[in-house]
Amino acid sequence: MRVSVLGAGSWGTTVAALVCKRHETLVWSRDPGVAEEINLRHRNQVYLPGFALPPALTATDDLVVAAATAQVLIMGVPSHAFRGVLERACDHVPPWIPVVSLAKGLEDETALRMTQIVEQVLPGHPAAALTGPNLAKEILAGKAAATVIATGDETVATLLQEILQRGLLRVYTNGDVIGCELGGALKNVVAIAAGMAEGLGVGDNTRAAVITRGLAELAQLGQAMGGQAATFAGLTGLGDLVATCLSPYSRNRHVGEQLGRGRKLDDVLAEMITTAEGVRTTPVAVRLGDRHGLELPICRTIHRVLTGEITARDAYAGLRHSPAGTESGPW
Ligand SMILES: NC(=O)c1ccc[n+]([C@@H]2O[C@H](COP(=O)([O-])OP(=O)(O)OC[C@H]3O[C@@H](n4cnc5c(N)ncnc54)[C@H](O)[C@@H]3O)[C@@H](O)[C@H]2O)c1
Ligand SMILES: O=P(O)(O)OC[C@H](O)CO
Repeated sequence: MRVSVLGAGSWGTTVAALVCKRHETLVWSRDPGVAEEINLRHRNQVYLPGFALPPALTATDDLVVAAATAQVLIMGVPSHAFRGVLERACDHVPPWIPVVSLAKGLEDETALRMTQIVEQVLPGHPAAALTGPNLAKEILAGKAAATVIATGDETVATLLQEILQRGLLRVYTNGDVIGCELGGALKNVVAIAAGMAEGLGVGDNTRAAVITRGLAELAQLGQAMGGQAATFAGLTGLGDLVATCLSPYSRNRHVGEQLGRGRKLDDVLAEMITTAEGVRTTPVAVRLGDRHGLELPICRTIHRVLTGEITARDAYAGLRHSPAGTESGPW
């Protein structure tokens, strides 16, 4: 198979590096310098400093070439760039080939999931999402991990499972595309909350409370939007939530941690080269909560911190004043 990955950031490059071991793989970067570095030095120092990439991995800065030669198209750009890049590529994409989203976010204006954007821009193409507890640097280092291909098409699921399964990465399939994509997007908001707790210097009890109540929020919103309850207890829900909330590699947790230390959001983002999807997903989650009549206290509190209405310290102090109610469990 010829596989093209659009987006040569941390995760796009990592997935391309896995796939190229058995399939001809071309990764597209909008930055010619990144493409050249991958081709000539087998490195991507901006996004994956210190890692060697397989010499079999090739790169281009020509979007048309990457789109036109693909038999499987993998979208590795963040959610805010997803529609734009796909629209630029769409006239060159061969008919009916599967399109896989790596992005864990929701479209700002529409609140659409990435596979819904694929269905709009490339109708008739099978759409899938790859999501789960997958920190790029750990996967590239070959550490054991599990991930999920979410698609409603079983034949495509099996094909993608074969393409992506490498070494110690176990690729499961899941037909609940809504639940899997929403888990991946919403856990980033909770990871900001967990990072904030970290920055404020709280303990393991706090971490556990944020993760568990965060899971309740993403399961409530996810089910209201059509996801299945069991999905939120799986790799793409609880699994990714735990990995992202606890890992020092997580960009979302990093943003939260810096806010917890009293820094301003703009300053934190200005010094980051890579993407923290949760910053854009938070207002979308709040809008979706309004639409579905859900309280979502963690998402709403994070939103108030991100907009500068309250500080991270205020957010945690506010726990004193909000009634806990009855724990009905995430489901
Ligand atoms: N890094 C991880 O560990 C990881 C793991 C799983 C999922 N993801 C998800 O994958 C997606 C991509 O994340 P990443 O970590 O690779 O991000 P990144 O910030 O490392 O890289 C983003 C890539 O997209 C490109 N890009 C950004 N805006 C663009 C635009 N408008 N047009 C063209 N290209 C553009 C950048 O040049 C870069 O190559 C995110 O949704 C993220 O949540 C990341
Ligand atoms: O670095 P983050 O916070 O974008 O998280 C990366 C992955 O989504 C973890 O599964």
